[in-house]
This record gives sequence, structure tokens and C-alpha cells, in this order.
Amino acid sequence: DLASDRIALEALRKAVGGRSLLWNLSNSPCSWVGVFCERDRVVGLRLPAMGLSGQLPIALGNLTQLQTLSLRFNALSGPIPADIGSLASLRNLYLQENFFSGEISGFLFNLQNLVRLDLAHNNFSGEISPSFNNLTRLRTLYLEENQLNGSIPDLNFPSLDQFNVSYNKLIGAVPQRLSGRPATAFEGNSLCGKPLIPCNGTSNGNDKLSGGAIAGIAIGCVIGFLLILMILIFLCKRKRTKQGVAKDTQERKQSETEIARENVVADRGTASTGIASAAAVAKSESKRGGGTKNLVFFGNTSRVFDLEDLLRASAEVLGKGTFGTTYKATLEVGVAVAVKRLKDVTVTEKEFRGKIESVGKINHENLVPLKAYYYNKDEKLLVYDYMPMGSLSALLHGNSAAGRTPLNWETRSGIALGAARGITHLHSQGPTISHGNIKSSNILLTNSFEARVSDFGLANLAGPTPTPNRIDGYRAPEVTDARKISQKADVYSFGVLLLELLTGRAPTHSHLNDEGVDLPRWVQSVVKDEWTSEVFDLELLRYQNVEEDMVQLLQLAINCTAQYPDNRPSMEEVRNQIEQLCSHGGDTHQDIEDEKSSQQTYSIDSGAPPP
Ligand SMILES: Nc1ncnc2c1ncn2[C@@H]1O[C@H](COP(=O)(O)OP(=O)(O)OP(=O)(O)O)[C@@H](O)[C@H]1O
Repeated sequence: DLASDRIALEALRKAVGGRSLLWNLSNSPCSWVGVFCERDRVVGLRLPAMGLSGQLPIALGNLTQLQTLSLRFNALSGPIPADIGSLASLRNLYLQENFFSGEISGFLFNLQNLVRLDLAHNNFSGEISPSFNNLTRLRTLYLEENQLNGSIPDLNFPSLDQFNVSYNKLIGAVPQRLSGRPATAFEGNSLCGKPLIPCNGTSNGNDKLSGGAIAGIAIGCVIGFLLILMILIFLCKRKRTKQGVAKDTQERKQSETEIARENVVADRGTASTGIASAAAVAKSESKRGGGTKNLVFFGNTSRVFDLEDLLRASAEVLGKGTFGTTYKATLEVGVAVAVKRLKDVTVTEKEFRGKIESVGKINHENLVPLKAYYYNKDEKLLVYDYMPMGSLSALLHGNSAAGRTPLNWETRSGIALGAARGITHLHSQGPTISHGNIKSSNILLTNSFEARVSDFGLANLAGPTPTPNRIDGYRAPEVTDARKISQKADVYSFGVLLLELLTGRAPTHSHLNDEGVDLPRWVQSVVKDEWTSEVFDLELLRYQNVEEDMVQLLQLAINCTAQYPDNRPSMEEVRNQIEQLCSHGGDTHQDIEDEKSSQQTYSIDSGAPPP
């Protein structure tokens, strides 16, 4: 009953959270922060990042109705206590990012109802037990970044979605049943076999080579060296006979090498030559009458610069995207612009000009305005305002060591609103107008963190993109060709963007994501298990009085990422809902010490598609 639940919780507080768990012991445990009850029993205990430290007491076994235990991101140490094995109702056990050590306790394998088990980033040692196979309902097993050794047993989980054992001390072959998992699930071990390198005769679990193999390699090296030497002698002789005959050819070759070198430097993003050479090509073309003489400006943009100025500008590569490389060019007058050098433009000049002219006419405070463009046979340049704060992607996933600003709820919801307004404005231009490439690197920020959507109108200038690229994590399931975009596909991508803002995780295929998470699927599966608060970015959990707003935005994101386009809201509806949400957001800067707890039981529709 609740009295025995109370005893367990008080013992836990005494052992690991005396200072950090500010529970009012004279009230019912169901009113305590992180404790969730149903029918007067504790069913959830969620204390992530609460500064808990020390060893878990033998007491939690009292919580016989507990379904979710989340103690992630704390400083808990020692073994997992044996009585956890008596939590017969437990479905979700989330202990990652602590200092737990010792072998993974055999008591865990009694937990027949366990669906998610995350023990990653601890100090667990010993072998992975084949008894994991007792956990037949398991869908998530995360064991990465521990000290586990030995080989991986033949694990057979019928419904496993997520699995990771990377960065342990595992050896031997990946069992066949797990060979379809991504290589990242196994890296950082001495493992072989699909999806890693094949296990051949020379590698039997450890990396030592046999004597025969070493001798073979040595002989191969000597033969290779002799061959190269002979080729070099032959080439030198030939060169001498040709000397003096082809001086002009040599000069030409030299200049080709220069150009090649220049391109390499530009590609590496270390110098301004890329944009300079683009502008130079453009300039020489226009001199020959092969295109427009100069940049074409839009609206009231004052023509403070021309191609010559771009040529002289100091420039740096900002990044390479789907449609080309983007440079920051600082003009001599001190103004910075972003110049996108388009590649693979497949439309005719007339179509290009028509499409870009209509992009240039679109004007809204939440869109990055296209200032000007340049078109000729060899070069197509787009000039935008330069946004000094960079992109949402860099801000969310950038290196925290480099001084990343943590984004609070107010800023995140403001960014969501700004982006929604920008995209809604685009959609209001006509039912066939859509963005086609909504993702966090295309949400740029002003100095005051206002969102401006960039890169609109480019999707149907380029050819099909058969290989997965960075948009793929955002792409709606019905979009098979990047050019066949729609407003409802934009809504899906925007939903993924909202999930990214809420969870702090980048979607699959993002170059910054190493977890391989399919964000909508992951969020839906967690929410279905009534585990909603686990999806939120830890930085957001500091602001407890906004959890209800976060849950509402999460529901909206889930609606946006519905599998069938007709089940998704329109962008206008999305904008209106975020506007409402932001308008009643009062004091959102409550501190972590704020004891006001949010004890609502949130109900989320997991957005399951119709049959
Ligand atoms: N106007 C701008 N001001 C500041 N940074 C920009 C601007 N435009 C683009 N960037 C940044 O330059 C980098 C490269 O942008 P680019 O648009 O070429 O590629 P992408 O956004 O990564 O992918 P895609 O081409 O698919 O949109 C990105 O990090 C982007 O955030």
C-alpha cells in the first residue's frame, strides 16, 4: 500500500538525496516532486539530474506497483540492489549516466515486463549474460560506455527497436541475429563480423596477427617498394628525353595545378578562393557576354556592392549543403553577406530566373531575405543577409566546450513560433508553394534569438537526390523525391524540428547525430509507454512550471509527424496553437530550486496511424 511505498521513498531520500530531494514529508508521497501515483500507489519515480549520489538502499522492492524508475544523470554508485528484481510491474528502467559498478545484477532478469533498459554510461563490468533473453518484451537495451567484457551472447529479443553496446571491452563476433544493427551500435570494442569488418582467420577475437600473416605483409611491402622504385626510374628517364621540347605544355599544366590547388583550398574552407573564383568565373563570363552583367537585386535593397566587390571580399566557408556551398563574404565596406554557390542546377535559365524572382519577392520578418542573385552558364550565386548567430542546429548540437548557450524554454518556444510564422507566410503565397527543406540548419537566428527561415524555394531547382542527405531525418514518409514537396510534407518536417527543440536530439541522418535516432518513432514509442517526461531535453527539465506547455508542444509535434498527410494540421493551425501556448507562458524562468511541483498526470495521444 501507499504506506510501504512511503517507507521505500523515504529510505531512498535518506540514502542518496538528503539535500536534493526537497520533499515535504508531512504531505502524501503522491505530491512529492518526481513521484507519480495511480489509485493511491506509486507507479512512477522520475528523478533525472537531481544530484542524487551514493548507493541505492535495499528498500525499493516495496514499490510493487512501480512501472517506471528513472534515476538517470545522477552520481549514483555501487551495484544495483537485489530487491529491484522484485519490482514485478517495472516496464522502464532508466539508470544511464551514473557511476554504477559491478556485474549487471542477475536479479534484473526476473523483470519479465521490462520494455526499456538503459544502463549506458556507467562502470558496469563482467560479461553480458545470456539471461537477458528472459526479458522477452525488451524493446530498448542500451549498455554503451561501460566496462563490459567477453563476447556478446546470442541475444534474441523479438521486439527489439534500440540496441547499443558500443565503447565496452567486448571481443569476438557480432551474433548473426544482431548483424542488421548499425555499426555504431558496436563500435569502440574489439568486435568483428557484419556490420563491422569481417572476421577472418587472422583475427580471432583479438587484434594480434599470426606469424605467417606478418611475413606475408612484409614480403608484400618489399615487392611494392621495388615496383614503385622501378616506375620512378622509368619516369625520370622519360622526362629527361622530353626536356626542352614542351615548355608551353608545361606552363599550361602548371596553371592547371594552380587552379586545382585553389579549388582544394576552397573546398577545405580555409580561404576565400572559392567565392573569389566563383565571382571571377562569373565576371569573365559576363565580359564575354555570356550572362547578366551583374547581380540582380530584389526589392528596395540598395545596390551597395556588385560582383567586383564580391571578388574582393574576404570570405570563409560556412558549410556545404544540399544545394551547394555557402560562404560568408565580408565586403570592403564592412557589410557581411552570405553567398550560396549553387551546384547541380537542372532547370533552364528561364525557369531559374522565374523561380528565383518569385522567391525574391517573398518578404517576412521570419524569413531570411534573398538580397540578390547571379546567373550564368557556369555560376549561379544567391546572396542573403548574413545571420551572425548562426543556425538553430549549431546552437542545439554545437560543442558545449566552445561556449554553447543553454537554450531555455522561452527561447525555444519563441524560435518555434518565429519559424512557424515564417513557414505559414510561405504557405500563404499559394497552395503549391512549400519550403521543401525545413530543418534546424535552415533556421537562422538574429542577435535576439528570433528565428528566420532560410533556403526556401531551392528544392525544385536541383536534380533528384538519390543518396540520403541531411534532410532525410526530417522528410515525410510519403516524399520519395526531394523535388516532390508539399505543404503537408513541410508540416511533417516542422514537427520533427519541434521534437528536436523539445528533446535536444538531432534526427537520423543529421551529420551531428551519432545516436541514429529516428526522432518521431522514438518519441512515439516513449510516449506510448506513458513515459512522457523522459523525452524532454535535460536543460528543459530545470523549468518545472512549464512542463504542461512542453507537453502541449510535444502533442502538437506528434500531430505534425502523423504518418498520413491528411492527419497533419495545416501550418496556420500549427502557428495558431504555438501562439496560444506562448501567449499564456508567464514566468518561465523559474529556477531548479523552485519547489513548486507539477503533479498533473499528462495524457498524450500517441498519434498512432489509422489501420
Ligand atoms: N544567411 C546565412 N547566415 C549565416 N549562416 C548561414 C546563412 N545561410 C546558411 N548559413 C549556414 O551555413 C551552413 C551551410 O548552409 P547551407 O544552406 O549551404 O547548407 P545546409 O543548411 O547545411 O544544408 P541545405 O543546403 O540542405 O539547406 C549552415 O550551417 C547554415 O546554417
